[in-house]
Amino acid sequence: MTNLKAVFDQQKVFMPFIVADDPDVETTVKSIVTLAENGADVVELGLPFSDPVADGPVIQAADLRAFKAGVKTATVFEIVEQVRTQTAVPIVLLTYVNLVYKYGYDAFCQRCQQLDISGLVIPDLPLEENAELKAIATKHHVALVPLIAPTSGKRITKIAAQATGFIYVVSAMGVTGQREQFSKQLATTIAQIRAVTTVPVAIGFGIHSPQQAHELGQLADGIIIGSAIVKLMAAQPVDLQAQLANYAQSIKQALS
Ligand SMILES: O=P(O)(O)OC[C@@H](O)[C@@H](O)c1c[nH]c2ccccc12
Repeated sequence: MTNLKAVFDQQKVFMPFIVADDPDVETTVKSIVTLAENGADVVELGLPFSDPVADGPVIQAADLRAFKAGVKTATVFEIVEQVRTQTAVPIVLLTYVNLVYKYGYDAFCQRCQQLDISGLVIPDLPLEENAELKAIATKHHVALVPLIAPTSGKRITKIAAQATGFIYVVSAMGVTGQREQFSKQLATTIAQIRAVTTVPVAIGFGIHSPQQAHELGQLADGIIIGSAIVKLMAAQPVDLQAQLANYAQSIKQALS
């Protein structure tokens, strides 16, 4: 299994996010490979969900395209299976907990292990409720990546202290999507995390420009970009792969 910490130790990590089966399996597979070949150090792959409370309009629209294509959890694993014939890029899945529960915690984590999926990011699974899944994920060497917001307050140290893989620092409250400003509190939050763990920290929510990637990359060990990339996919241009390649290169360059 790919060790996420080792990936973060080697470089400032650029982690693009796309939605599985948006708009079809072939495009998702191709796009992951393109991103991996053009600077993505880890790819975050989203499982489309019917009630994505933390997702903004761009990602919700991508979920709808995937549902139109008939996406199921099994489709997501099929996509990764195809990707694995072409690249060993580290992959984490972004999913709401209900999808994992329905598939079966053990079956889900076992499939992740088989496909070298390094971690799970589950925005609606609070620390207080993660014990059962965490034990099963750990058994299969899959990291359960916690999310921390600047508003997490006193819970920051508690969440950080038990983190594995990396810590997803949400740059702001609200839903995913592009933002122009980032809170000054981010630096404080990251300092609080650093005080209790050496687990790497990645910032996501709102990042879209190389300049932002550069600035936030100074604060953290990596950055995550979703909506800006999903927006490129939404337009379905004929040269999508070239556009993804250019964008990924520009972000990776700004980070290093
Ligand atoms: O789209 P943005 O603002 O670039 O943020 C990343 C984000 O899309 C991705 O990590 C993500 C997609 N869905 C989520 C739900 C919760 C937390 C994070 C996410």
